[in-house]
This record gives sequence, structure tokens and C-alpha cells, in this order.
Amino acid sequence: DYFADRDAFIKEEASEMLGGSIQLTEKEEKVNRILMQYKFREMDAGFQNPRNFAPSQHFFQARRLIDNSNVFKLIQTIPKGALLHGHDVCLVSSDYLYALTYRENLYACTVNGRLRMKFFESGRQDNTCNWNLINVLRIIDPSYDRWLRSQINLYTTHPKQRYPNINDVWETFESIIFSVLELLTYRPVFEEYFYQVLQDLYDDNVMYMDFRGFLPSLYELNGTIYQPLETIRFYEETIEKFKRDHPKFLGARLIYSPRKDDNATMSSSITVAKEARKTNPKFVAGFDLVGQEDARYPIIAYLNELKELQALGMDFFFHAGETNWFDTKTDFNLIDAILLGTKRIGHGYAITKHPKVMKLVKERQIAIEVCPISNQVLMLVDDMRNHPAATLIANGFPVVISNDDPTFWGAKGLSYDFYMAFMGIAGRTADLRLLKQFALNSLTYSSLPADEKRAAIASWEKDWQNFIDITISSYANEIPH
Ligand SMILES: O=c1[nH]cnc2c1ncn2[C@@H]1O[C@H](CO)[C@@H](O)[C@H]1O
Repeated sequence: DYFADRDAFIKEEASEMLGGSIQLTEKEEKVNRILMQYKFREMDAGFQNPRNFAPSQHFFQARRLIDNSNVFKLIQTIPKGALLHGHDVCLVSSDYLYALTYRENLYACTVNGRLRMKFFESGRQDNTCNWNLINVLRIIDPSYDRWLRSQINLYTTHPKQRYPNINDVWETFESIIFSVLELLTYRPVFEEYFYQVLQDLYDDNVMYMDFRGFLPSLYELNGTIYQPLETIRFYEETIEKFKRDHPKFLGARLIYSPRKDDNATMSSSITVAKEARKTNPKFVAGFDLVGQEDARYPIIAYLNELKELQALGMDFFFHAGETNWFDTKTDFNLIDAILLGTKRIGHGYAITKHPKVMKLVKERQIAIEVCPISNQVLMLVDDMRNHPAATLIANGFPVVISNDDPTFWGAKGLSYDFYMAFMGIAGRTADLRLLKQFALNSLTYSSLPADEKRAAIASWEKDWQNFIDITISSYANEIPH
């Protein structure tokens, strides 16, 4: 019978999908029905009229739609496990970052038309720039604030016009980081900032983080400058403080990630990496190389240095294949990442063009850190339905969802990226099992040592049960049959 065969076909294919091996309990089924009712409504409205469908639009336009979405509201309450791919200075909400510019003693100047900000003791400004107090600039020029905001966010009403191609958006992105760096590396602000990073995650039901960071030097008003290795101490103290205030939070570990740079800079970064690994093996989970992949040297340019690190027991978590180019030095980073034994792959956007990499990634369970909104804002994909991670999800690859740099595109926490993955990248019938699998994957593939990982999963399971119970009771009148 044709229809029976067809049904069996569809079922078999769906069972290969990420999350397909999860059996939901009766209670979870109830929550799933609530979730899927909302999902179908939103998808059907989008199918009727694409104007209603957030994942096919640029995040700058889509955010308003997502904020009003019932699926999104539910996703926010889901215990999402860990964030495995986010960058040190790009992780708070834009509003929090903006609010920091109201701090006392903060001065500004422009360098080649770009904002630079730094804290000084009154009258002690250095002479590298024409410094003025920001809070004074605000008063004398009413348009100053609007300009300042534009200097610390990629947001624009017309992204396609403002950033005609990928190099334009990356150039602005890197110059934003230049603008905020000395705002954030003033030691007291750095600690408050990082505390808020953890708070944003905690509030979004994310309990652990492996983050990429380049260990910037911090400074005090009195002129003290700390060495990169000392930055680790401030991270660790802030994490301890946060955990004291939020006992359920499980911590954060650093993947030391200098930018792919010239030999001299890289050689000093390698020295830092070796030292950091030796002095802080618990906090330093591994090593990565960052920056716009098409524009910089490939991984293989640093082969000797990487081999040295490897000999010291350093784990790798490489960015690789964050590109639209096929069969070039950039996507070949995927091959070097695998050959060098990477534990996970950052982005891996080009991976579906490399069948042998695909095969090995599945065999060795190397997780792919998918960052949907980042890939859209940094101009690899327009419409989430075209994101290559759809293929990974359909074939049950070890995918985790991450937020990369939420500050600079006006996202917050991890839920916006979960929404894009769930509604835009995964299929129409992908359900609570997929979201549960994303959360479980984030812990399974985290850098946590085995015993801490077991404890983390046990703690997450409690949160999950709790989420199920709370959802059932708060949606009691709306559970479909
Ligand atoms: O998506 C990304 N791919 C590669 N590098 C990135 C991405 N997002 C941020 N950074 C890099 O991280 C540094 C801050 O720690 C940024 O300067 C940027 O080069």
C-alpha cells in the first residue's frame, strides 16, 4: 500500500534527525503539545505570508517578531545547558554596554573617524588622543549619543545598504571591538562586565560557559597595567563571586583565542598560551585562533606553534569553515582542524561541502558550534532556512547552538539563537526532543572534566523536570489533546 510505505519512509527519515532517539515522558508530551501548537501557528502564518516569518528576515527586523513569539517565550524558560561558543568582549546585551558609557571618568576621542573610549583620573589623560569627558560631550552636542550608539553596535535599519559585502560588515565589527576595548578593560568595569555576562546567561537559563577570550591587559586609574596572565585571576574571582551569589551556576572556562596575526604577535600569544596552560590548567580549557577567516592566515600557517602547544597537552577548539568559499584556503581550515584533533568546530559553516570531514566529525563525535544569528549578521546567509546546519540536524550530527557576539547585534542570552535554529533551520515537526538534545549536547560536548560533567548533567536534569512541571501548571488551560 503506497500510503503505508510513504508513512514508513517519513518516519524512518525523521528518526535520523537530531533528537530523534529521545523518548518523551507523558509529562514532556504535554509540554511538547503546547510548544508545537505555537510552532505550527507561527510557521503556518509565515507560510501564508513570509512577512510574518522571522527566520527568513534579517535579525535587525526579525527581533520584534521574535520578542512577540510564544515559541520564543517558552524557549526562554527552557534549561538550555551551556553556552559553548561566545567571545569575551561581545557577550552582554547592547543596553548594558551602552549604560557603561555613563560611568564617571570615561573619556572619548576619535581615531580615523572611529570612537575610542578610556578611563582616566581627572586631569591625567594621556596624550595619545584628544580626550574629552563623554558626559560633557553629551551635553554640548545633542547628537553625540546617537553617534556613540552607532559606534558600539552593528544595528542599522538597512543592513544591506549599510554593509554591501562581508568585508564591510567585518571591518565595522572589528572597529567596534576597538571602540569598546578600553572601556571594558578598566579593571573594575571588566569585573562588573563579566559578572553581567554570567547574569545574562543565568537569566536565560544557561548554567555554564566555555568562552573564547584573548586575555586583554587590564588597567587601573593609577596607571597599573596587568599582564594577560593576570587577567585570568580577575576572571576566576568574578566567576567565584557569581557562583556564591548563584549556587546553581556551574562556572565558566576559557578557550584562549588570540587573533590570527603576524608571526611576532602570534609568537607572544603562544608564549601566553603555554604559560596559561601551565599555571591555570583548570580554567584554561584549550586554544583557538579567531578573526575573519577569509581575511586572515589559515590554521596551517601556524602549524609548528600548534604542534608545540599540542605536545603540552593543549586541547584545540578551532573556528573553521566560517565561510561561503568552497575549495579554498579558508574552508580547508576544516581539514586542518580535524587533522590536529580539534575537540569541537566553531561555526563549521562550510562543512557540508566536505564529505570526509562530515564522516569523521560523526564518527569522532566532534560537536559543531552553530551560531545562526552571527552567520546572518556577518553575512554568510540571509534566510535561516538556507543555513547548512539544516543538513546537520536532519542527519543527527552533534550540533550545539551558540550566540557568538550577541552584544553587537542587539541579542541577549542564548534564546534568540535557539529560536532561529528551532523555527528557521530545523524542520516543521522538529519538537521538544530537538531542544532537549541541543541542551544535552551543550553539556556533553562542553570542556568540563568527566566528574563535573556528570554533576552538570544531573543538575540540568533537575532543572528540566522543574521546567516541565512549571510549564504544565502555568499553561494548564491551554494544553491541546
Ligand atoms: O564569528 C567569529 N569568527 C571569528 N572570530 C570572531 C568571531 N566573533 C568574534 N571573533 C573575534 O573575537 C575577537 C574578540 O575576542 C574579535 O576581535 C574577533 O576577531
